[in-house]
Amino acid sequence: MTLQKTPLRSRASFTGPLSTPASQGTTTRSSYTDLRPPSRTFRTASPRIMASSSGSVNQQPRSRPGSSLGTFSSRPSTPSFVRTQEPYTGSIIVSIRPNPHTSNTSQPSPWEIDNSSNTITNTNDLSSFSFDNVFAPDIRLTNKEVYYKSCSHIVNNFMNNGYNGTVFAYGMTGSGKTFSMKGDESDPGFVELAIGEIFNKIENDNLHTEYEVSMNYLEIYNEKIIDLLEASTVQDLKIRDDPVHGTRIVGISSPIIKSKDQILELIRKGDNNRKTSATDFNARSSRSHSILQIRLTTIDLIDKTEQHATLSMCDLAGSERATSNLERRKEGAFINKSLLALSTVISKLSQMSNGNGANEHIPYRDSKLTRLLQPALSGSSLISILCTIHLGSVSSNQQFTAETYNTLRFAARAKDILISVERNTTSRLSDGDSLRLIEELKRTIENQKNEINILKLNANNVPDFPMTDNSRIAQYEAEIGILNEKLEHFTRLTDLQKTETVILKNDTINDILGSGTNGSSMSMANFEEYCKRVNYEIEEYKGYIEHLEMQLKASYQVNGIGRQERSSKEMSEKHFEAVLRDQEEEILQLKEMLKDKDHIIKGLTKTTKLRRLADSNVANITDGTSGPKPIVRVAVSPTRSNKENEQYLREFNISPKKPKASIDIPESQGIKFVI
Ligand SMILES: Nc1ncnc2c1ncn2[C@@H]1O[C@H](COP(=O)(O)OP(=O)(O)OP(=O)(O)O)[C@@H](O)[C@H]1O
Repeated sequence: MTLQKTPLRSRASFTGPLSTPASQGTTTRSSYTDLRPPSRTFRTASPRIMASSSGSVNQQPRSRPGSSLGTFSSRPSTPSFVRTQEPYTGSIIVSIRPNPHTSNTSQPSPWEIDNSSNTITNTNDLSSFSFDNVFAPDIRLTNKEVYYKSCSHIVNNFMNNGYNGTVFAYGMTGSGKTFSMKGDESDPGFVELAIGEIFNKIENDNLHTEYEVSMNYLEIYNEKIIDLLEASTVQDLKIRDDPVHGTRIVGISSPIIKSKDQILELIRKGDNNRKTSATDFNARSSRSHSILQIRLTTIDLIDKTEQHATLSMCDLAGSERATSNLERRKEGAFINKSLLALSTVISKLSQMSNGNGANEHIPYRDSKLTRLLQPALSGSSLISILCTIHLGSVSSNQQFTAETYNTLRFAARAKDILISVERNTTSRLSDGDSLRLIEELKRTIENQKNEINILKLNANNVPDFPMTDNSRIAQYEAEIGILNEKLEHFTRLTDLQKTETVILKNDTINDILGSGTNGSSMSMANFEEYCKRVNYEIEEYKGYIEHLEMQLKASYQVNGIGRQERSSKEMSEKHFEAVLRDQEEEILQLKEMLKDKDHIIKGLTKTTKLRRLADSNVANITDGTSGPKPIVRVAVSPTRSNKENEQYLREFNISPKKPKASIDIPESQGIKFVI
């Protein structure tokens, strides 16, 4: 299956009428162009509504000083996704959430929030920003409320319609990114809320749909990719292009998830491995970007189709100015560099969406973060960005104001990006897949039956201590062994008795019966009774053995023993394919390098020839005895296709320093020759 990637479209390309707006309670628009802000202008001076940290509002008349900063007025709150049919077209959902702890109620803040119009305005220069959501700095505002307004829509489309979704939290250190993404026990964050929705859907869906969930959890720390589920070893995993998911991390663990509890447990484990330290603004600051990816395969058993979708949830590290601690400074440099790369990518995408720089290079490869987010940012995913800010007070740390400005500018640019996202295609299951699926379903049914049996058995016979799977298997095997022996013994016994009966019947019994003695009929009756009992016992043992065998099978299946051979073959095939793909990619890269080197060698050969030519010319020009020798300066310019060639730039200087004439070689030869 291939992921449909749609390039970002410029604003100008959306002129047709659209049908219905996104299901977010937004107003209907007649054309896409209506979604754009009227213009990037100052707001006129008007009575402001100022949000206090408690969420209450004050009316404050203000006059508008002239300020160049006012040009950062962003797109007004608009429906972020306008659904035609397909693809989803619109903008990124951008929401602003202030940390209620850093807005001082007793002192006025340099920022005013107008909840009704989702606008935040700087009271000094009146520059104003509008977004999909601007939340009040209210301590009572729960993550759930923020989640439902800003990202539940994306999770729904991921689950129900096969769209990829990306949610990330961006903002200064200590502004509330981790709080929003992870939350706490009393107020679960976006990650837990999204997982809750996903498993709720899976558990309550119809019988005709099968789901397979897997996940991976990584952090980018000092530009190294680390698997948070396998953090015992220091790693720097590699990113590769992937035809299905856009990018993939080579060697990252991707466990199959069976329940909500399992995934939450794994995330907790990953969180414990994440790098955190105290900074000037946060006692437990995340020093890395964390990315959780949940992959969902939805199998329609009736249509025999499957569809893949990925939900990525990123808690970015916070930007921070220089600190005195050397280690924090180093981390901070990496964090700021990658955030700058993200900001540059967002800015270029925003320019493109505004019709500028249509073919401009987007530097996704400037950081691991942008490289990983590349598929999402280049149009394969619905996106929601939560920007967290510190409102501060007029007299508080000036850094708050500067950083809040930076975050709002970033948010405004992100809001300007137009995206057109196709849902992932559904692919037909092959006959082999269907058979595999049927087998899996049969196994699931059998497992469930066995589980029921075990539960029934355990209800009557509760063990004193919990048994491990292995000890249970060993016990069942031993019991089966004993019972088989008993069964054999009884079978032999019955056979013997049957033979005796036949003999008796044939020779003596008739005589005995015929003689009519009481003793004979008594012994016959006893004998028959005995046979019946033995047969009954044999049936009982057979039943019990069957039951134990089923339990054994179930244990094998739970432990994957029965499937080991097949799955290890599949795994080795998959592994082999992945290694092959990696090697092919490396071969391609090496070929590219070889090509570049070929260019350079060609260029240098030509240069040498020209230099010889120049030398002989110079010899003719000068009197050949005492005059100054000319400079021969040759530069091999980088080929346009690959900037990495810059390292091969060469200059040859032959004294004296001053150039006298120049010969230009066509650029295609990659050489400029100056004499
Ligand atoms: N909306 C909020 N409501 C209540 N408490 C909050 C809120 N936002 C942040 N906090 C509190 O502020 C502190 C810092 O928040 P958090 O750790 O989430 O910041 P951060 O942006 O992730 O910082 P860093 O980038 O340094 O990791 C925490 O103690 C958190 O509980």
